[in-house]
Amino acid sequence: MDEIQIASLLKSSELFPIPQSVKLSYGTAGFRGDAKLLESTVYRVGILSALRSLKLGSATVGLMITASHNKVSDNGIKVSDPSGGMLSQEWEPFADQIANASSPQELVSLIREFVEKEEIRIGEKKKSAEVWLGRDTRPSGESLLRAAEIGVGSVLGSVAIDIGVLTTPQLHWMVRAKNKGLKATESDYFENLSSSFRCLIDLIPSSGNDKLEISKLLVDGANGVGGQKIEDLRGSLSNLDLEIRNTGRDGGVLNEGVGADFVQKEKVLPLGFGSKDVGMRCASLDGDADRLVYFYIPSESSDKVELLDGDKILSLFALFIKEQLNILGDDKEGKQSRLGVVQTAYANGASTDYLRQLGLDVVFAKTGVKHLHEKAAEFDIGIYFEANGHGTILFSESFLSWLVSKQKDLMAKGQGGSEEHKAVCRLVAVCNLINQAVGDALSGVLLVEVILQHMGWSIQKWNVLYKDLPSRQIKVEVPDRTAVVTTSEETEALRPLGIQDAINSEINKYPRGRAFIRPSGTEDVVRVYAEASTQEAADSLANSVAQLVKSFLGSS
Ligand SMILES: CC(=O)N[C@H]1[C@@H](OP(=O)(O)O)O[C@H](CO)[C@@H](O)[C@@H]1O
Ligand SMILES: [Mg+2]
Repeated sequence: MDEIQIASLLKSSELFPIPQSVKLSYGTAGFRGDAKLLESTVYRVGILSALRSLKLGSATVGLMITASHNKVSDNGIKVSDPSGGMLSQEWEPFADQIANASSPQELVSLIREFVEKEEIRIGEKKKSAEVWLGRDTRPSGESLLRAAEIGVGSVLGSVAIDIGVLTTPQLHWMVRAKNKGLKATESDYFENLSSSFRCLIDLIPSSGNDKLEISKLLVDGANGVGGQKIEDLRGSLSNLDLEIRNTGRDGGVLNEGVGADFVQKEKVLPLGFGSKDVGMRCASLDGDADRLVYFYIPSESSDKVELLDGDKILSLFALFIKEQLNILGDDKEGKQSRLGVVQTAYANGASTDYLRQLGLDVVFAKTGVKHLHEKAAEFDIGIYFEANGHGTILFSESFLSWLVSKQKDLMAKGQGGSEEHKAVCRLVAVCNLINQAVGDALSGVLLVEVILQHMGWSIQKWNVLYKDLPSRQIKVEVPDRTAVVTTSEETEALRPLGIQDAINSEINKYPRGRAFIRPSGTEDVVRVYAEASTQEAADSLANSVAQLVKSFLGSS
């Protein structure tokens, strides 16, 4: 790094002093916290993303300013790698180091060391970094975006491009498309969704089509960017009747009593929904629209919902994909195509049993989509979902090219209208529709809707694929959540010493009892998860484990 570069970093970093007493970690999904304290972090991640672009031959990197399901006064920042996936975990320690550097001098010396170690060449005329910046609808987004721009701009020869208010998955999709040399604007994204949705609709067997009249889907947009974008998309969709509520345009507050995280964790109606909606098919998006859950209201007398979470969406997708693969038979070079599913410890035990009964390969990953994505990518078709509704379906490059050549072969042999050809076309359309970069509530809604139409199923029919084991999640505020250290599967606590034995003896009191604790990577809490054969038992097990957490760690 030359003198001019050092001076540029020192000068810009003076603008963003780090607030006292913030200790940040890149966490499950980027940096998050009170928006008022984040300018220096966002500025520094701007620098990191420019370096990431330079390291990868000037490929476009994405920066998303969002705190997803957190309260509106929070914000956050996450990096999209050029592949459209999450920032490589190898760079996370550097992200942590620079976010916490206490002075401009320390910051610059950390950057200098890193740049030398990674052999990143800054300021070469032919190579400039390019970073695309997106943000959700939070009021703090605009000023944080300016901080990111200054960060990017302080790495010589780097360009920051503001691409506006977007959902997180839109940004990831656009970054991936750009680096693949494909059309990569927001309207290309919408066009891709509507055309592949249309294609799947056209491939619905006519008998299936008649079984279900197209009933209205009610969408809870979490008062965030997802509600607004799905409104934009609606015009280009046929065969789908959408009513969108909680768009944020009608005075509601982002994520307050609304949205996928609220509905999934509390299992109660979001604001804006009520007894008039009993029995209707409803979907809820989270604050940055990378999560999706479905629900319906079983009766007028209560505010409880029947939840169809990420596990149930995963099961629906797996069933549909498996049906298409069965039509194709075993002819991929004589081998069965490898279809696998990935879940986390939060997956409902009944869903895992169901998926295994379907004969699927079920593997487990740590919480956080970066972990699930990695495992899903090992299959020909890998479906991953967190119970909270974040997930997608990945098609390997080799499997996709096999499908495309099969499609051509069948056409050439005059078998264009065959069942086999239709199954291949459906799989190719699913691959186009469903976001290959990250979980995406918009593409997820479209795929659920077309599969329900294909099967001729109502939401109630879908819900009885299996019955969830009753479960309960609790957040416990403690003085220091990092005092909880878990095994790599996150199902057992290694620290504080003795807590796991105490948890085990609680679990043993309940038939089908299962419980675990882990520190959240996105909120300052320890999470407790419990499952048991009745709701009362699950609640009671969760409460006793929460009490244990408080007594071992103290309450804050
Ligand atoms: C139990 C739970 O829902 N955890 C969520 C939550 O992470 P935590 O590390 O548990 O706070 O936010 C992550 C990002 O959205 C998501 O990937 C994850 O599944
Ligand atoms: Mg989210």
